[in-house]
Amino acid sequence: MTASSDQPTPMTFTAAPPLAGVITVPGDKSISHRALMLSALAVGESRIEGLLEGEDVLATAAAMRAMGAAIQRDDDGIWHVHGVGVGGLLQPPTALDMGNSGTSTRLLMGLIASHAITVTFTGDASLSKRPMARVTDPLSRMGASFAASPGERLPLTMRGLCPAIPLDYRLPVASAQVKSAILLAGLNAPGVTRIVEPIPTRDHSERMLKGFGAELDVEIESDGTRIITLRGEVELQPLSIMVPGDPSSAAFPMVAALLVPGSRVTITNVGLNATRAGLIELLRAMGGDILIENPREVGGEPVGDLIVSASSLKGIEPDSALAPSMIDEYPVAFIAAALAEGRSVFRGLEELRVKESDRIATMAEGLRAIGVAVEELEDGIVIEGSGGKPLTGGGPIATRLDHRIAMSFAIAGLISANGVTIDDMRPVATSFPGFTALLRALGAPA
Ligand SMILES: O=C(O)C1=C[C@@H](OP(=O)(O)O)[C@@H](O)[C@H](O)C1
Ligand SMILES: C=C(OP(=O)(O)O)C(=O)O
Repeated sequence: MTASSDQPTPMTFTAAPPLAGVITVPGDKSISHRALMLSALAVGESRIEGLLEGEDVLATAAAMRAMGAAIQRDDDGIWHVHGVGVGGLLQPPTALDMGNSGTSTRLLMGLIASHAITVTFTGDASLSKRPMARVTDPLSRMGASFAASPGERLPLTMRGLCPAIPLDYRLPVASAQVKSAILLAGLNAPGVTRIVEPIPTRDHSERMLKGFGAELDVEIESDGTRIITLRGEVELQPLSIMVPGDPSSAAFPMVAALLVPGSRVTITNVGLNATRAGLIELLRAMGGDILIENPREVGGEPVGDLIVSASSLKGIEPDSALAPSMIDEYPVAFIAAALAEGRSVFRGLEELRVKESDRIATMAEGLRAIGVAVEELEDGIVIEGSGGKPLTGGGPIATRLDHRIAMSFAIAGLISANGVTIDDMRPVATSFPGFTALLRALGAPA
């Protein structure tokens, strides 16, 4: 699999013997983006260990360099960032190519909104379909102006305002990207930016902003609503950051180990932030044997080792309140449901329709192609499980430039009679370089 190939790279995954071994997964994508962005705004040199070197994060690194930060990677894999100071971003000489990455695009729009610079964003065919109004609306209120393609999509050119207008905003959608974009804009706005978050989402931005010395406060109301306040124009101090393994990547070997009979796999150093740990809760409720060992804190984030043993899973109707804490894990959770005993009903997942692909439609189409009975709902999916019987298999599965779809169906192939062919594995390089090699290391015939 080469990320640079300009031709689709199909691959077939076939039935695996029991999976076994001790593995680590690459660094957390969300934390890696934020580590680069905040280091690039600090005064002095920050050091980042365990940065995810996937295409999405490299797009963020290239963008921060283009706006003035000095970013280098040592031979030992440690990244060093010399920041420009809050408010110090420079006008990039050319358009910023965000590739496939929604997080890079939306968070950088926030950063740029409070700088008097003009920036054009471009992206691949998938990113160019994704809605940006969710960030351009609040950032417009802070003074930024936008000229977007129809439907408020990329390519898009924005002009930031300095000084920006601090915002008091209630999030209309449960999105950490929107929350983070506003916080990043607020860093260089005078006064206090306040965000009301009725449904909690991943809180890496809040944790890391505090680590860099920002004046940020989170109040939690009795109904769980979070009120986040940030004082702008405060200098950020450089930091040494350890990025934990990405729970969204760990999800794939975790589900594989549960589904392939006789497996036992240990995944070390996995981020276990409660705002990200919904899949573990869901799989345990389905009967999955997942132990957490060595719980500890690394760089302001909870981390642990997972020991996952093959289990007979039962179908489930999970509470949609789980959604933000496992939003990127639904595709692989649907594979678990396809092998469980009985029916699973997933609802409240309309956000899945605006990811790298429409993940409800793409998963429904792919599941049908490999012999699973599904019903697509407006906001979710109904899946009839096989009760552990291997799936028929088939393909090629249309992944639609969506890494999570490619990896989910690769896992399905490991428990299939005829194998599952993925039409294009290239998108996997956005978030999980080494995915196939890691399955092979566990004994899969990938
Ligand atoms: O803030 C982040 O790093 C992310 C937030 C989520 O998106 P939304 O904010 O759109 O839910 C998630 O799907 C994405 O992979 C990463
Ligand atoms: C939705 C995802 O990423 P992004 O929004 O950054 O493209 C993802 O990684 O599943």
